[in-house]
Amino acid sequence: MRPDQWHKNYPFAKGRHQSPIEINNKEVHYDSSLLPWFASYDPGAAKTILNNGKTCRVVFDDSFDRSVLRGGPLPGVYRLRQLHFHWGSSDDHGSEHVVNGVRYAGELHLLHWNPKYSNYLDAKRRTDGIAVLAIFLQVGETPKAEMKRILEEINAIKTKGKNAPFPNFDPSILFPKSHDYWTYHGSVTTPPCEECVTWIILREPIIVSSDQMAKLRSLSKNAENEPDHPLVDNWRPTQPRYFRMISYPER
Ligand SMILES: NS(=O)(=O)N=C1NCCCN1
Ligand SMILES: [Zn+2]
Repeated sequence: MRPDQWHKNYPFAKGRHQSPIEINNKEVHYDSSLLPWFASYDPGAAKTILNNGKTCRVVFDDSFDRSVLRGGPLPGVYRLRQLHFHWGSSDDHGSEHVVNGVRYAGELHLLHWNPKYSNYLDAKRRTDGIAVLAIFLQVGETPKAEMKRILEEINAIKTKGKNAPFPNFDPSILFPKSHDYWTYHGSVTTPPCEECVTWIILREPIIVSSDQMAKLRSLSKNAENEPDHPLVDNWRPTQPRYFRMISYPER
């Protein structure tokens, strides 16, 4: 279903705290109370990589505070549950958030949930339930070596429903040098679009190669016994910001 039709089945999609949004330098606010954020991830928590027909996802053991994100705008620790990507049909677009009119080739989301709630689904019903750390993918000549591990697995999960073991992986190796970020309150960018997300968006992109983006585009939306439709353009267009503030800490 087209994103502008989602609200017919998912009323949240027409809310006033939807994601993604445009981040424009003239509209962001310095907030001196914002702290640095910290990720403490256990490589042993990584479990599997899968193609769910919508994205390439790596899932982690979130049965206890094993891999957590804290600090930044967050009131406490949030448990890492999964990471996934959004990308385009060509290198000139694919990210969900747009920065000063710039669309990146893709966007990596590390999704965490607030363990003060009994489980992930309960957390998705709460405004402080989810924290997503977003990292832009920019195409360049010197790709980040650490992306290789994920992209090497793509061949094993070509079609929808396929998954493969993905042990011993610490996603913080994907982080860019700078931890500078913007933060705002919004939603998950796929239906039902619950407004439960504290977004932490890194200002510095990570560099991937055009071949690596092509690798992501080689995934199929469909199962192996169905026609091969390339899994591309799995990004939601930007949504109205309304009266939300986008803040950033001391730099
Ligand atoms: N792109 S997003 O905001 O992370 N959206 C998600 N929807 C449901 C599964 C987890 N993530
Ligand atoms: Zn996402």
